[in-house]
Amino acid sequence: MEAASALSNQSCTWNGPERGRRRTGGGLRIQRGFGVDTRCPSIINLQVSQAGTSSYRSESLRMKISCCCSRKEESEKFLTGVDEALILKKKSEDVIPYMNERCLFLVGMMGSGKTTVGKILSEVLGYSFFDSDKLVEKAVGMYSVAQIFKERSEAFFRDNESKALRDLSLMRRLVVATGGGAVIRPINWSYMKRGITVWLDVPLEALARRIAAVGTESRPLLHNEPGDPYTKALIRLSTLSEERGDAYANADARICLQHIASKQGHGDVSALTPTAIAIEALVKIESFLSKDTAVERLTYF
Ligand SMILES: Nc1ncnc2c1ncn2[C@@H]1O[C@H](COP(=O)(O)OP(=O)(O)OP(=O)(O)O)[C@@H](O)[C@H]1O
Ligand SMILES: O=C(O)C1=C[C@@H](O)[C@@H](O)[C@H](O)C1
Repeated sequence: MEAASALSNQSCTWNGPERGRRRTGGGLRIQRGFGVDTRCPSIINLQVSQAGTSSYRSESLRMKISCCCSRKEESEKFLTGVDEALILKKKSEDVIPYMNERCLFLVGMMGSGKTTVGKILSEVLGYSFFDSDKLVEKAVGMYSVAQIFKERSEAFFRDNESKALRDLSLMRRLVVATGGGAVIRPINWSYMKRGITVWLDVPLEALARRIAAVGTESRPLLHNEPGDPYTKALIRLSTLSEERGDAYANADARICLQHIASKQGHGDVSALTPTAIAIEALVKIESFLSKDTAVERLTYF
């Protein structure tokens, strides 16, 4: 089966409002702790204000939540989640007009969060989500990448990965989680650069921790090392990372988790939620696209 027909079989995610209004600059200020009603089901009233536009805009959001926030800690955590969700929504509205329906290709090592963050981005942008590994599995009629590596070869997998990326690059309004090794073939960049490429740059120790938590069975390039899951993941990821050198750095936007963690005052990237990472991705995409637009204007005049 061609990747294109596998594509049409993959289910699409939520198709929400596509177009948001364009806003210039502007930090988002969220005043917390407005009218938290701790009865069950709880109602929260948040005052959301956006500064930086010519007219200072504010709106009240009334949110129904499905749990009781009886403990302060839980309620704090919940409010952080609400804050992040609102910032994510606002940021997506800023970015959508610049996107011009172009696809987003997420690149990064195995376990860097391309699927997790990609699904969040697709929902908030009103795009559909695809995983290129899954498309290859469907296209060649095998149930896992591990099976393809074992019964055919890595080269066979890579050829089909390139075909899948070529097909995906001809579409609009997709978020694509690419395979960790998609960056090694220059032809794949020529496909992915038809859209916007985003690199999730995650420290190797954090990747190894995440992978060890779920096991290495589904990741054929990591599975054959000796030792416990964390150590074998870390050793192999280190060599892969060296082999791949600067390949990931070809991406249009780099989301460095270590930078975000430091900016937010965390010692460790494990404190970062997928939503916080998705927000940073939108910020970086906006910055890339606004530069892109400026260059286009300069070229035109
Ligand atoms: N920000 C995060 N914090 C903690 N764990 C995370 C985070 N993002 C993803 N994970 C976890 O890490 C694991 C790998 O995530 P995910 O599948 O999204 O990565 P991926 O880049 O798509 O991986 P692969 O390329 O191997 O398919 C999952 O178990 C996921 O739950
Ligand atoms: O980093 C890699 O080379 C790979 C990552 C996975 O997503 C799969 O594409 C496959 O296991 C190879």
